[in-house]
Amino acid sequence: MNSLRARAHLLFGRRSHQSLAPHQHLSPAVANDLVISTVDENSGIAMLTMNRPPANSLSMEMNEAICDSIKTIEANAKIQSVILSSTNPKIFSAGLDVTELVSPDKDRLPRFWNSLQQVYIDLYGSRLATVAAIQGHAPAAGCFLAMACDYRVMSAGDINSDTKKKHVPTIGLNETQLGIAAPPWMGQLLVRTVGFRQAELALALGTLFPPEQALAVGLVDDIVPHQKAESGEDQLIDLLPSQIKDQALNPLLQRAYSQARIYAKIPPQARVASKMVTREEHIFRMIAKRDEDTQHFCGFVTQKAVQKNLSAYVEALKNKSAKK
Ligand SMILES: CCCC/C=C/CC(=O)SCCNC(=O)CCNC(=O)[C@H](O)C(C)(C)COP(=O)(O)OP(=O)(O)OC[C@H]1O[C@@H](n2cnc3c(N)ncnc32)[C@H](O)[C@@H]1OP(=O)(O)O
Repeated sequence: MNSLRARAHLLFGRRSHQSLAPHQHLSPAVANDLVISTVDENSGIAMLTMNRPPANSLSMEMNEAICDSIKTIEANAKIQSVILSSTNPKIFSAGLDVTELVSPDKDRLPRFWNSLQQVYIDLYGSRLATVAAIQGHAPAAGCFLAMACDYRVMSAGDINSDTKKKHVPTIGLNETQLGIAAPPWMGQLLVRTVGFRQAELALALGTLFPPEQALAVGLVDDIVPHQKAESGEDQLIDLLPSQIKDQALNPLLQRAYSQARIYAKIPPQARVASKMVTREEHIFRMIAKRDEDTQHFCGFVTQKAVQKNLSAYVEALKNKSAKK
């Protein structure tokens, strides 16, 4: 892709001329509702809600559904902002679906990786202003999804009213803890978000930050305490998919919505042009190395020692969940 075409792709996406009626809910990106998209043309705000139980982990189909949803929302010229959220109150996204990595099918593995690269290109390079509403855990590629957005709001956690146990979400690129390394373009996003030294430390140690620390290093832009709001933005209710309709007074979503509204009021040409100042070079660099990156990923994941680590990790995850 030459740079002019790539720039046009980034600035104007794959926009079609289809338009949706106000408050009309878009069709789910795929038949099994992995991602639910809703739009409100009056406010210019959309919501893209990840809905892949149990953990919103990123399988190839999930990645494709995210890209399809972004594409469909971008096609509506009246929409300027999108909130990326989750139907799971405790997990934003658990990152890559680790079962994709264990004993992988050799034809599917590169396609799976390409689908993740595409999420990076489509989300990081979107013409839309993107606000991540991080209600729960966001490890590894879950953190990547948030970093690819323009603004990150994170929940401070909550206390279970029955057990009185505190739930504190965490966010970070924890790959080294699994015996793997984040790909360069993902690691670089951390550098771009928190600065060189903090990223160097966090990448090596695989640090998962609780909300206050994430705010202190700049990994998130705002944290929101969990107390239910007394009243909220009426328009947010229209945007919420049925699965989380009861979340209209959720202060995290309220905060994400008000940020999305601030973005939606900025003249879009100026907002998009300024976004590309900081992002296009990074995206071009990744596109230029895309095949090399895929080969490196496939070669790395299929190594015997890496497979052994990953199998043990998946087993431990399953055992942990079974013991609950
Ligand atoms: C080789 C180069 C590639 C480099 C790039 C890597 C990027 C990545 O994203 S690697 C993936 C990293 N992800 C993780 O390490 C997260 C693993 N998950 C967790 O730490 C926890 O699940 C959680 C903190 C997200 C949530 O904890 P919680 O106690 O609420 O739930 P669990 O009981 O642990 O899990 C519930 C359920 O979800 C399944 N699951 C969790 N994470 C994943 C995942 N990443 N892929 C697939 N499945 C996952 C877990 O097995 C449970 O399922 P069952 O109830 O069906 O057993």
